[in-house]
Amino acid sequence: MSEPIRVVVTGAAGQIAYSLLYMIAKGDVFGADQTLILHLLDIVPMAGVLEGVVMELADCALPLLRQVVPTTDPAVAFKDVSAAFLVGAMPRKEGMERKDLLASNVTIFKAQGEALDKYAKKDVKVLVVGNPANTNALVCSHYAPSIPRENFTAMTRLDQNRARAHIAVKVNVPVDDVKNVIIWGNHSATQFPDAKHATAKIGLVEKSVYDAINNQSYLEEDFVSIIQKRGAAVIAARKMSSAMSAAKAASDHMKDWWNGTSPGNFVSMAVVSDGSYGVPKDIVFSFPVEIKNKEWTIVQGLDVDEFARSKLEVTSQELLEEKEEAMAVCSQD
Ligand SMILES: NC(=O)C1=CN([C@@H]2O[C@H](COP(=O)(O)OP(=O)(O)OC[C@H]3O[C@@H](n4cnc5c(N)ncnc54)[C@H](O)[C@@H]3O)[C@@H](O)[C@H]2O)C=CC1
Ligand SMILES: O=C([O-])CC(=O)C(=O)O
Repeated sequence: MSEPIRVVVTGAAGQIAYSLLYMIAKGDVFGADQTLILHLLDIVPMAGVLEGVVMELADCALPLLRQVVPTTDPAVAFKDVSAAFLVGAMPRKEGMERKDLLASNVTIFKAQGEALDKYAKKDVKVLVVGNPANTNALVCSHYAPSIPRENFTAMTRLDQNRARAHIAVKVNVPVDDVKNVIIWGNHSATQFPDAKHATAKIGLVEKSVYDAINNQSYLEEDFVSIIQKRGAAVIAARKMSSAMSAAKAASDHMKDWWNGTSPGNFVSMAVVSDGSYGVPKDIVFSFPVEIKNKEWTIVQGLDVDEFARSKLEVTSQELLEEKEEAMAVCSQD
């Protein structure tokens, strides 16, 4: 067993954390040999609920979990952490877009960027889940200048998982036999779920998903729109936003970042754009990435046709607008 690492989950008394904490604490993310000290941050009115979460974690009797530190103080929460799951933020309700949360949520990520900068390890890996996730991650990184920008990411893995699961049903194979579906852009209704480079193992043969489904208009219209609106569909049904699937996606994202991707497989992560694929620089944009030695690189050289290019432009434009609004909100804070 290795020395314990410190991992913080914010919004630890909330819905997503309720599933995520168990996944982390039982070794799904950092591995079966990695012991953990879990830091749980929430706000003062939730301190009592947090105590209940601490009791339940103890009652799970998990061998990897060496200590739990519940707190409402960011200085304690972010101290010496190697990984940060920034979940704590207001969720949207029916009828809202995620960017409607910007004014209320973005200042949380300014404050937490500043706290990460002061207290966290300099190689901390930060995953922003709280919405609007891409822009919150950009803000967080902006206020943590001593931590490399590459260490700030936002979650589009839930969209990827949704897209992959949708295609698996469509071509009637287990989800594991579908790979390389891409989510480009913002975790919002402008995201571009792209099956152009995806393959599915059908029988023993790896086939392009476009060939297997053989219905271009389906893949460029219905499929795109279903995945773009899946979060809203869950809210309409549950009256609360996705939580179990969001926790699973957060676990998948960090697990791949920590352990790497397997050869020939890429995953989607929202990262600070370096201008790849003509995307504007300095917005947090979801790209296909490969990961080695805990470092991601954007997959280069994929064919982006005119249709895809127009989708990338729409989602880039939205992110530029969100960035402008977020920086204005933060400068008044
Ligand atoms: N990126 C993605 O794919 C997804 C993102 N989300 C987003 O994740 C966020 C959390 O969702 P839920 O867990 O369902 O919400 P929730 O309302 O159940 O839990 C949020 C928790 O965050 C806490 N919190 C608020 N401000 C905080 C602060 N400054 N520091 C620490 N904790 C704070 C709240 O007290 C609450 O306990 C929402 O913004 C939601 O929209 C949800 C699903 C998927
Ligand atoms: O839709 C929401 O507001 C929650 C979320 O981000 C998702 O489920 O993808």
